[in-house]
Amino acid sequence: MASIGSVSTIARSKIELLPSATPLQPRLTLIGFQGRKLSSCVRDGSKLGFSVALSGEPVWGVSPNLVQWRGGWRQHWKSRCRAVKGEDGDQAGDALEATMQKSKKVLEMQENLLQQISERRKLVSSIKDSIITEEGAASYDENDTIKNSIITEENTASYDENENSLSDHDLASTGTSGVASYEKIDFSFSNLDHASSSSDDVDGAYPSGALSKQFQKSNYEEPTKASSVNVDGELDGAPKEEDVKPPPLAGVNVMNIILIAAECAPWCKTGGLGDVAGALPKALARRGHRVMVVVPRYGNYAELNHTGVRKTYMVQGQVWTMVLSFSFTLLGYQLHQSIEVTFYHAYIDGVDFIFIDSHVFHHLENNIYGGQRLDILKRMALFCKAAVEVPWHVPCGGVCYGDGNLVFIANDWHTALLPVYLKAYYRDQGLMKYTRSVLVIHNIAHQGRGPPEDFSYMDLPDHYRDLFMLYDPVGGDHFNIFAAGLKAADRIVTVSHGYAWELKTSEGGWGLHHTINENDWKLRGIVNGIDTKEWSPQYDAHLNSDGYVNYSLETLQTGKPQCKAALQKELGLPVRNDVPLIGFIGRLDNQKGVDLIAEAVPWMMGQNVQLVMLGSGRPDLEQLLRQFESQHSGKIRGWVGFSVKTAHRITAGADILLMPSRFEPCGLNQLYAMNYGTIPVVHAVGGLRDTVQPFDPYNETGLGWTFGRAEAGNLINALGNCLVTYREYKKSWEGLQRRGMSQDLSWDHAAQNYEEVLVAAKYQW
Ligand SMILES: Nc1ncnc2c1ncn2[C@@H]1O[C@H](COP(=O)(O)OP(=O)(O)O[C@H]2O[C@H](CO)[C@@H](O)[C@H](O)[C@H]2O)[C@@H](O)[C@H]1O
Repeated sequence: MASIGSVSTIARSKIELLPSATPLQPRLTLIGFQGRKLSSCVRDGSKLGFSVALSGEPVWGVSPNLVQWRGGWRQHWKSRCRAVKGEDGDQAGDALEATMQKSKKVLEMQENLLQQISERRKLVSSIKDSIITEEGAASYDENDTIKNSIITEENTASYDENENSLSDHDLASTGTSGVASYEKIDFSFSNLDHASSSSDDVDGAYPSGALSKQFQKSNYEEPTKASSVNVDGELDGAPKEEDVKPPPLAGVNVMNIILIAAECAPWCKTGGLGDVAGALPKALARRGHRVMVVVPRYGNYAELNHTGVRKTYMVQGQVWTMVLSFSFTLLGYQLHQSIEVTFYHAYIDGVDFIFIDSHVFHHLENNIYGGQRLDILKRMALFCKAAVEVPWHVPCGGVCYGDGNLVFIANDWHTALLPVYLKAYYRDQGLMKYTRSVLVIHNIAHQGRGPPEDFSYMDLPDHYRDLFMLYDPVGGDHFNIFAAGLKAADRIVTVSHGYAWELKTSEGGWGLHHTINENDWKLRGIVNGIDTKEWSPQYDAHLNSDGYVNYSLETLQTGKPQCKAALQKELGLPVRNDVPLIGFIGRLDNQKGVDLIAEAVPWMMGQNVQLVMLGSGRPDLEQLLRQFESQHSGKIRGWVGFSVKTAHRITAGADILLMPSRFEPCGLNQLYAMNYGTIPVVHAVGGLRDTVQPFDPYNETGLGWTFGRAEAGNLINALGNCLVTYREYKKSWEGLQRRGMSQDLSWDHAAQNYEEVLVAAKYQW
């Protein structure tokens, strides 16, 4: 027998000798140490949990960290037991089985305990609520709290219903939703001008020259570490483990999952895709799956360790054409470039993050989709070729994932080649027989289009050409990577039900609607969740300095106004609690409807409001933001650049978030806003329609305001209703905030839905 500590060290050194591409089961029988058998599940050579068989006697070691892996490892143990049982006799197998049962019981007891603790906490906080109410400290009465929790339950129920009925999503019928429901309230826009002090007051309060000089510090900031003292005097930093109720485990569905994406927060992010790649895998890991994220290494990220694995992949180089003058023959030559990639690893929150390093990804940290079209194409081809082999070559915690019981989740066109390579290079050759792929559509507007000749860069057999070819009424015959990925993937997911419906229409499919319709049988809409650790007003690391504070449902009435004042101060705007502060955050392109805001700005400026816009992208739209600020310096701030910190602070400090997107597959900012008690005003389209139920003043239900057509007049109408409520119906406003904050927007629900899709893919032939 050996002690747990010493064996883990031995295991680490021996594991490196393993043949990396061997599938899981055979590899376990290959491990040996000084003539003894050593079978191990060692993560980073340390403490997770492992079985050791010395002189044929199996011994189990379990460390506290194992709890994080729960179902995943339990499942893995079971199969390990079976393997050991077969080799060492039934007796040893029985002993293992018994030990396994015991640890199972311990885990169950622990889960029960956690459940009880979280219920106690809820009880304590509800008692706290009622004490505050009695004292009159909060203007919100107990009945409202109860009513809200009922409303929240109702919302959840109807939301689930939506999931099952895509046919309900008739976009044509969205025309007046949200606006019509407001008939009862007596108001007129002309009154709004006089609702508070005059706009001149606002302008005059701060010299325009001060503007946002201090605000415009840098255009890219690294996320800071969470640790602060909150208003209750408790140490903040991250949600306490016991506050987080663990989701149900995947049980028999447990599998190996590899998500690949071109960006991943917090390391590299240009938009919502980065957020999803950073958060969904953690939720899947919490269900017990073994989960990996594969992403290019654009910069020197501190957390990473070199795995020592190096591989070389061929990528098609330049096509050289040569005209031979004497025969007029045109010859084409393909240059094959062989590019070396290396692999870096980090293990965070139960997820293996693998970063693929190559010179082609360097110097792109702040411009990850930059460069010539062909350069991007070749970068993504290299990335996908390397990513598909990661489960063979890159050991995580000493053990490769292997290709059995494995599903890849590819995201958007950048990684749509992975399902194609999986099929063409491996499955067609009888390899990776039990590996499947799911392709997620975050935005169909970007497809990896090019002329038909681009196929030559794909390095695929000629009979794959048709998969990429598409006829487009505007561009004619062309090459389309997204189309090929959608056809080759075993399942397709998109990020809301509304968008799943829109994708099938000629307006929403961006030329791929036929492809989507043909593959409708494998398409499913799953609404994104949010990372409740990163985007929670209670734990937000960006709210613990410069006058900002963390706040929760209990401290909303004091915390949020404090954040608003801090934001106004930071932006150089008049610090006025009575003036509604409207926010916009997003990529500046046609999708986000910045032009609609531009049309509405003159009206807004007559409403005694403040407006802050954060974004980067199209130069003309960036210029527009600057112009707004210089024309209305006392009321508008236009931050051009990418600042995660400012995005968090706007979400916390603003009263209202504008999202007039022309199309929006899901949208995350409205979800973040609701979680921070900031009220969304959105165009009822795609995921915005799915997630923002319009406010109904008769029944005091709903979460924000929606408008049915992407037109400035409709935006003005909805925002006008919103402003009236803000100013004149304080209680309704607070109800909206509390309902938004009380929702369960976490990834856990979405992860369960993803799991269903992954299981369906797994059994797909
Ligand atoms: N200038 C800036 N500075 C700092 N942060 C900024 C920023 N501009 C944007 N962001 C951040 O980027 C993210 C944007 O996410 P969205 O989902 O709203 O849009 P995006 O169109 O990028 O994502 C696509 O993918 C996601 C994920 O599936 C879908 O929700 C969405 O509808 C689809 O268009 C948010 O976290 C936001 O705070």
